[in-house]
Amino acid sequence: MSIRITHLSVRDIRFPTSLSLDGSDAMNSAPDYSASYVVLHTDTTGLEGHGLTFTIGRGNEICVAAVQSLAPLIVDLTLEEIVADMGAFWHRFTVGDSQLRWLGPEKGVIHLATAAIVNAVWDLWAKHDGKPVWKLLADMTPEQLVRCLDFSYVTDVLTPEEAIALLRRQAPGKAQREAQMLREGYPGYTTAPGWLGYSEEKMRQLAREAIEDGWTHIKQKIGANLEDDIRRASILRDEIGWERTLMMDANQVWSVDESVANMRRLAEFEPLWIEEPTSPDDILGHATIRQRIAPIGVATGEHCHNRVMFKQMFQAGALDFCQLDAARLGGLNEVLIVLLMAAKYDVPVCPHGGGVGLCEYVQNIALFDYIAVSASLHNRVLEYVDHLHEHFLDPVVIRRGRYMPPQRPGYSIEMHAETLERYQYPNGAVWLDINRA
Ligand SMILES: C[C@H](O)[C@@H](O)[C@@H](O)[C@H](O)C(=O)O
Ligand SMILES: [Mg+2]
Repeated sequence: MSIRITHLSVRDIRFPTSLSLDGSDAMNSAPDYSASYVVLHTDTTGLEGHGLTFTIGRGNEICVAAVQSLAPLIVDLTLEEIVADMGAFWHRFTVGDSQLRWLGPEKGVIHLATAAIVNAVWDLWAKHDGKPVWKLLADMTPEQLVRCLDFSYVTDVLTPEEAIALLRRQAPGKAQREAQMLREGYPGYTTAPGWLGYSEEKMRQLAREAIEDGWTHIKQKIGANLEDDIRRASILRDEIGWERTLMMDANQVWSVDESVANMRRLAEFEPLWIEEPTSPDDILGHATIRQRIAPIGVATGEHCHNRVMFKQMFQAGALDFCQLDAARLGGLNEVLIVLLMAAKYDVPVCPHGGGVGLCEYVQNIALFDYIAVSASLHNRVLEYVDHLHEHFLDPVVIRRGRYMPPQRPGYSIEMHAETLERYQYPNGAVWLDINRA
């Protein structure tokens, strides 16, 4: 196999979700779900790697520019040399250009751009091997898997040897757990009724539909106004009853003390977790909140930018639920390190799905986590949002509130060519129409 990456193309794709307030929350009142969409072209006919990073509108153009700047780090490499030592490839990617590294390091736009490219490599590799990414990972030996990882800055809590031992411990039950997932799917939760911009009537209606569709866990957006939060929570409890589970997401709007005070008021609705109560960078703040509002759990991660931050979250006992993001971390390699650290600290991973393509990505991650790393479904639910799946070649399949494992080779992230034409910003037909109106 010698498959050379001949060039990289990147497009600014945006969906006008702000028009319907899909995806709205207390911090992001009108997001346009967007993607910096990467294609790795190769010298082999019919073989391409697709990847994206998620943004919510105007910032997408900056991310696209960052992808273009990083492209020289990958163009002309062969898939063979990348996968022979993917850990080294990833390391070079983050330190290989110190002028670009200065923009992070390993955080912000440059790391989001890294994720789009790195995930496109995984898509390419999985397509080449004829497997979905979860299966490509699940079929690796512990040694092969660990070779894909870069342990820099985390060896004080996780060494390659420990990672191998963790994976070996779960190896005996892998086949049985894989068969179980293919049969039953992975448990999910839905955010569909919970968006902050939706009217109470719409929220009620969507909550009813969610129950009919078999969802047992529902997330509510809160944080703009406490009295509204209380009223909406009581409507939701009214609809979903007390036997189903409610989660709450404040999207970073509070201080530490406000988080504690407000969650004490909302405790009567028995939320399983409060997500992103405060600044995503405030590790010790999360630990404080957690101590002061137990038994309500603290969840965060969609803005946790790298493995070093997660390491400290775990060390500080700041988290009950780790909500890593497939495109905020620097692609799948870094996600895998976080899965392993979470397993060591016994923190359940419930990846973030609220964005375009994130559900498609994270199903692969959650499946692999269960099959090979955590071997547990306890306190684990995978987020589902119900928008924009029709734009993917291999959209998520949900059955009675559970994610059914994708079968098509790749990272499940490739969009239809027509979507890429129509939603390209600013000259795709959809945006020309909006801007004309
Ligand atoms: C702007 C986005 O929709 C966020 O609200 C979303 O990612 C959210 O935090 C979530 O947990 O799904
Ligand atoms: Mg969230």
